[in-house]
Amino acid sequence: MTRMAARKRIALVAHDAMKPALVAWAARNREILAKHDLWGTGTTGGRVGEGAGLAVARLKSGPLGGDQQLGAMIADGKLDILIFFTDPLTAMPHDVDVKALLRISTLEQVVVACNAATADFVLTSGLLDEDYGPQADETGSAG
Ligand SMILES: O=C(CO)COP(=O)(O)O
Repeated sequence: MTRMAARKRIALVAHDAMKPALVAWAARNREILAKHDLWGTGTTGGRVGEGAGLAVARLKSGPLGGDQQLGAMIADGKLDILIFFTDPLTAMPHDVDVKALLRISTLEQVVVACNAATADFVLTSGLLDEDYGPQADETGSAG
């Protein structure tokens, strides 16, 4: 497990009901987020780009493969942080994709925040400023 560099690769994703909350969160933290490389699923990326004035590289829409694209990035070690405002009150047709994304994030020691409280904690943790990362014996991997 390699330690993360100072410039982080951050994915921003929100289910429809949570998109206004994510846009508001991103706008409030625009200055910090602008110093990092931002990715987003299609619709979320567009909304955050317009609403928060941030440059977000857009993948496919989540239900159309965007969650899986993020999962592939994580499997390839290309993402450090996943800010994913999930909707806890609505069933999703692509629930399997959501679960797969959260599962590979867990496996690969990606920092995940599923609500604004945790996302705030991540941003104020020092993680974005320092060379931070779990040690090999903390990852649970056999090798
Ligand atoms: O559905 C999503 C995540 O599961 C988000 O996708 P969109 O950003 O394209 O709406």
